[in-house]
Amino acid sequence: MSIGSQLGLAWFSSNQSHLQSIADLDPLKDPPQSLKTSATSATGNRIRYRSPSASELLESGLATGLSGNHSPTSDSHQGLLSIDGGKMTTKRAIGRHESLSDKIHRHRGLLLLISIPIVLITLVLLLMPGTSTSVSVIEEYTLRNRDGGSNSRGPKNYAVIFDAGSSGSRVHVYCFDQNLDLVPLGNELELFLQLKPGLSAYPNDPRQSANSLVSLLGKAEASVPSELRPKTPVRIGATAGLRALGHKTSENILQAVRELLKDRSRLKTDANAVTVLDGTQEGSYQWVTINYLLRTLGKPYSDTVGVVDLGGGSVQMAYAISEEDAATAPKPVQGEDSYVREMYLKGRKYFLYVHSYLHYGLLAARAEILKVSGDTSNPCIVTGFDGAYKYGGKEFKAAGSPSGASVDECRRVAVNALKVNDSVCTHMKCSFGGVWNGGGGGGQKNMFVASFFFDRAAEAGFVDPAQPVAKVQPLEFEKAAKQACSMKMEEGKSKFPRVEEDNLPYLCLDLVYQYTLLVDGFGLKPSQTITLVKKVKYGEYAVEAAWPLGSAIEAVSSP
Ligand SMILES: O=c1[nH]cnc2c1ncn2[C@@H]1O[C@H](COP(=O)(O)OP(=O)(O)O)[C@@H](O)[C@H]1O
Ligand SMILES: [Ca+2]
Repeated sequence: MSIGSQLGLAWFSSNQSHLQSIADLDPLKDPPQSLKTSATSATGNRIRYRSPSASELLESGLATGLSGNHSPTSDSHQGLLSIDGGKMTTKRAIGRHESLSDKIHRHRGLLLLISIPIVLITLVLLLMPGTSTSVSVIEEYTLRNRDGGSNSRGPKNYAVIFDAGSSGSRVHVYCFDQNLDLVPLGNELELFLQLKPGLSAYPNDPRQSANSLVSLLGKAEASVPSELRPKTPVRIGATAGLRALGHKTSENILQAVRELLKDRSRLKTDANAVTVLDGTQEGSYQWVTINYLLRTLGKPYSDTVGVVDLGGGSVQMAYAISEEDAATAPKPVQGEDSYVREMYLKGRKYFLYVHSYLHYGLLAARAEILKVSGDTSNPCIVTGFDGAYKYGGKEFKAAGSPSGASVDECRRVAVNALKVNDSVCTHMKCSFGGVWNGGGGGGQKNMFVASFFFDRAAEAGFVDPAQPVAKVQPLEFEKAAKQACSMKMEEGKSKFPRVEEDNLPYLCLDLVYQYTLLVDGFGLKPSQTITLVKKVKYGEYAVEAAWPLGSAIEAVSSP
C-alpha cells in the first residue's frame, strides 16, 4: 500500500484541473457509511468509487472515504468477504430453516422480478460519470495507487528536498512512516544543512552554481540507507533568486543541477524534480509545513494558522479562507498565479489564499528603499555609514544622513516602496502593489511569521534565539527600530551585539521595513499578537519552519 493511497492529501490549482498529489493522513478512521456501502456492493474499483456524489465525499471526509483504509489486497478482499459472507449466511440458513428456503424457492419468480430493475438502476447510477472534475481526478489517482506495484512503499520513506533560496542553499532530509508521521533520523527529526551563497550568486557559471550543492548532496544522500536511495525522491526547488534572474539564466543553472544529480546521485529524480517554484507553490508548502507540524490539518479552516515567510528575495502570505470567500476571489490577471489553491488534506477540503510578492523579500526590499533616495542620503541608513549595497548584480548608494536616521521618514519611504496607496487596487481590498488581501477571516487570526522576521527580532534582542517560537506584536519591531534608527554606526556593535557587522548599517531599515510590511502592507494591527517561528515543536523534537517539509509530504504521497 502506498503512502499516497492512505493519506488523502491533494494539491489543486483553483480551477481544480491540476492535481498534484493525494494522501490520506488518517488511515485509522473508518470509511463513512455511504462509502462503505458502495465499496462492498459494487464489483469493480472504478464503479465503486465513482458512485458517491462530490458533496457526499466532502461531507464524509475525502481522505478516508476515497483512499480507504486497506491495502489493495485487503480492500478487494473485504469486498469479496462481504459477498462470501452473504453466501455463507444463506448456506447456514438452508441448514437451520428449511421453511425459509422453501419460501424463497416458491417466490423466486417474484424475487427475480423485483431484483432485476434494482440491479439495473444501481448499475446505471454506478456507471454515471462523477459530477465534479476534482473528485474524478482524485478517484482515478487513488485507484491507480490501489494497484500497489511501483507505488508501494516500505515502512520508512525518505525524501531529500533542496531549498535553493536567494541567499543560500539548504537541504532537508525527512523520513516518514506509513502514517506520514516523521520518524527521527539520528538525534533529530530531519537532517538540515545550509550554506551561502545561493545558486543565483553564479549567474554566468551554471556549472559552478550547480557544484555549490555537491557537499550538501553528498551528506544528504549518505543519510539515506543505501538500499532505499533509488526509491527516495530528491527535489530541488529554487525560489526568488532564480526567479529574479530570468528564464534563460535560471534554466541554464537548473540544467547544470539536473546533470549534477544524474552524475552524482542515485536518488530518484522525477521529471520535475529540479524547478523554480512559483511563489504560490512556495507559500502553499510553507502553510502545509506549519499546519502539519501543529497538527491542525484536517481541522476546520478557521482552526488552521496563517503563514508569512519573509525570504531575501520574496515574501509569501498564505491562509485558509471560506469557500464563499474563495468563490468571490478576483480572477488573476493573465500571466499571474491565481489567488486561491484548493487542497485536500487529511479528509478536508481547504481553500488557500496565497500570494508571493517578488522583490519584497528583506534583501530585495533594501534595494527598493535605496532606489527611492537615489544619489542622496537615505533616512533608513544608520548615521555614520556611507557605502554601497549590492543586490542582484547591481549597486545602490547607501548613505546615512548626518542628522541621523528617522523611523517616521524611513517608514514613509518604505510605504512608498511597497506601493501601499497605489491606485491600481481594483480588488475589494488590497494589501499592497494592487494585490488582493484575501479578505481575512478565521484562517488568518493566528499568524505564524517566519524566516527573516524571526532572525532580525532575535538579532535586535527582543526574542530569545534559543527558543523555537516567540509571541510578539508588530509594534515591537517599531520599538526596536527606534533604537536602531537613533544610534550611530560606531555604537552598533555594543548596542546590538548579535547583529552581523555587514547588517548593522541596515538594521534601522530592516526593522522599519518589517513593521511597515506587517502593518501597512498586510494590514495587521500593531498590537495583534503574532508568532515568530524558526522551528515548530513536533513531539519532543523541533522541526525547521520552512517550505521543504510541505514539498516532502507531497513527494512521498505522489505516485
Ligand atoms: O530552513 C530554514 N529554517 C529557518 N529559516 C530559514 C530556512 N530557510 C530559510 N530561512 C530564512 O530565510 C532567510 C533567507 O531567505 P531565502 O534565502 O530562502 O530567500 P528567498 O526565500 O526569498 O529565496 C534566511 O536568512 C533565513 O532566515
Ligand atoms: Ca526561502
